[in-house]
Amino acid sequence: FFPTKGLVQQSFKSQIISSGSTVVLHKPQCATALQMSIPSIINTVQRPRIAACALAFLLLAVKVVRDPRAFFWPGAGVDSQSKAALPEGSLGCPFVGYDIFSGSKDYGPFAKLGQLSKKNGKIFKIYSYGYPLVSVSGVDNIKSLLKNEFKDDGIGTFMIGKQNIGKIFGENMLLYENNNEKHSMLRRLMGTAMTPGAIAAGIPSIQERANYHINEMLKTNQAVKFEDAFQSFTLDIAWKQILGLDLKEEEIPKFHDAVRDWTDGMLNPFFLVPFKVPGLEKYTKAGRAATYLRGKIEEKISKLEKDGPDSSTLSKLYYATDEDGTRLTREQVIDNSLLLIFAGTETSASTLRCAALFLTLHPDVWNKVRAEQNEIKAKYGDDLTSEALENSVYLDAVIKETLRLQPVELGELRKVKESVVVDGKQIPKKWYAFFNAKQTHYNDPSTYQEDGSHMDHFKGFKPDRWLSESTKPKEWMPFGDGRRRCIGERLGMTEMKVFLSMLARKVAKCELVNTIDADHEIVWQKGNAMARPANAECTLVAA
Ligand code: HEM
Repeated sequence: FFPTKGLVQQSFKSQIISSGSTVVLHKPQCATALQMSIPSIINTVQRPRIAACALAFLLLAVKVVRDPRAFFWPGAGVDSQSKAALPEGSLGCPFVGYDIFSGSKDYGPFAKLGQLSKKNGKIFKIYSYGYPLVSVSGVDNIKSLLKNEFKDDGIGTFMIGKQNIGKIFGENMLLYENNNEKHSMLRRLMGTAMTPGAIAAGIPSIQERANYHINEMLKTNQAVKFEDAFQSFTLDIAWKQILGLDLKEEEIPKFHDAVRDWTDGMLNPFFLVPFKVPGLEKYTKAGRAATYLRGKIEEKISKLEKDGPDSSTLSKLYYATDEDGTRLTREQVIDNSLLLIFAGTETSASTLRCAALFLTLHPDVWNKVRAEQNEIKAKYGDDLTSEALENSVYLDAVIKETLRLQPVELGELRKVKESVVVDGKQIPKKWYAFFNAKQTHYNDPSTYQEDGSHMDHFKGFKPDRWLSESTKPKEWMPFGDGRRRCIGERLGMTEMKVFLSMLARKVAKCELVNTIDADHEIVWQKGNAMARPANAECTLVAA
C-alpha cells in the first residue's frame, strides 16, 4: 500500500466520520473495509494515473499498428507517397538489427553481410547499429543510385560526418565533402596529382621501395610474412611518393608507427569523444601521431616553397591551379595529403596480400606472370616505365581478378535525402544506401556458376578470363563509381603492379607456410576494412 497508505487511512476516516460512531477495526473488518474502499481509492487517486497509462498505451499501439517497422527499427519509416515497394530482406532483430560488420575466420570481415547478400536479391534491406540500410548491387543499379549523388534531393555521404572529425582527421578532406562545388573543386585540383604523367614520374621511387623490400625478404632464410612486406611497402609509398619526404633510415619506423597509430585512432569509435574536446587530442596516441604527420607535411611545404616543385604527390597538390587561378589552401593540402595516405595504404596493402596468396595457391599463374615479366624485361630493360607496366597485360589481369574476388565489401554509406527508386525498389528518405561490390561480382552473368565456384579462391581465380572480350567480367567495380569513384585507382594499380613485377623477376617460387588450416581452408583476419589472409607466411626461392 506504500504509495496509497495515507489515502487508505483517509478513506477509512471518511467512512467512519460518515457513520458518526467510533469504530474499532479488527483484521477481518479491516479487509472488508479495505475492499469497500477500493473503488473510492481508485476514484480519488488512481484514475488520472490509469488514464495517463491507458492513453500512453493507446498511442503506442496506434504507432505500432500504423508503422510497426518504424517502431521496432527506429528510423526505418517508409515514404508512403512512393508507390514502389521496399526492397526484399529482413531488418533483423528488433531495435538491434544485424551485426553486418562481424567477420569470421573462413570469410574475413563482413561475413554477416556476405551471408545476407547470398540469401537476398540484388537490392535488399537490413538494419544495423541503429541505421536502416539498403545494399545495392549490379552495375546498372549502382549507377542509377549514384547518379543522385550531390543533388539537393539526392544522396549525400554519411560516414562519421564532417562536424565530428576535428583536427585529427582534417575537416578539409575530399571524403567528407558533401558540397557539390567544393567537392568538384577539390577533385579537380587533386586530380592533377593522379594524371598518367604524374604517376609515371613516381614509378622510379616506387620501384626503389619495392626492390628494397623484396631484397630484404630474400635475405632471410626464414618464412616471411606477406603482411609485413606489403604494409611497409605501401607505407613507404606514403612518405616517399605521396609526401616526397627524404627520411633517414632510422626515422622510417617512426613514420610507419605514426601512420598506424593515427589510422587505428580514426577507426576506433571511441576516438571521437576526446577529439570533440579541443586540446584533448594531444593526450592520445592517435593525436600525437597526427601532430607528427602534420609537422612532416608542414616541413615539406616549406621546402617546396623554398626549392620549387618536385615529382611528389604533395608537390602536385601544392602547386595545382584551377583555370580561374584557385589553389588549394594550406589546410586543404595537408588534410588531403593525409587522406591519400589513409585511403591508399590499407587498400593497396590488403589487395597485394590477397594477390600474393592467390599466386602462391596457383603456381601455374605465377609461372605465367614470371614468363611475361621476363619478356617485358628483355624488351624494356630493368627500369620500370609506364609503358612496361601497360604492356604487363597478364599481371594486370591477376590484379583485376584479385579485386574481383576480394573487393572492398562495404561501400561508403550514403544518406538518402529524398526517397529514390532503384530497379523498382524504394529506398526511403533518411535511410542509408551502399554499393555492394562483392555481390555485384558474384552475380555477374559473364562469370556466374550455379555452385558459386566462380568466387572460390581455389577454383575461381582465373586471370585468363580477362584476356578475351568474350570471357572478360562485365560487372566489376572494386573502385566504386560516379563522382566519388576512387581518385587513387591509377596510383594504386601502379604500386601493385610495380611490386608484383619486381617479385616475379626476383623470385622463382613462393611456398605457403601457415595460411591454410587443417580443413584446407584459407584463414582470414576478421576485423579489417578489406579481406586479408591471416598468418600469411611463405618461403621464397630466389630466381
Ligand atoms: C587497391 C587499391 C584501392 C581500392 C580497391 C580502392 C577503392 C576505393 C573505393 C571503393 C572508394 C569509394 C568510392 C565511392 O565511395 O564511391 C575509394 C575512394 C577513394 N580512394 Fe581508393 N582505392 C584504392 C587505392 C587508393 C589509393 C592508392 C588512393 C590514394 C593514394 C586512394 C584514394 C581514394 C580517395 C581519396 C577516395 C575518396 C574519393 C571521393 O570521395 O571523392 N585509393 N577507393
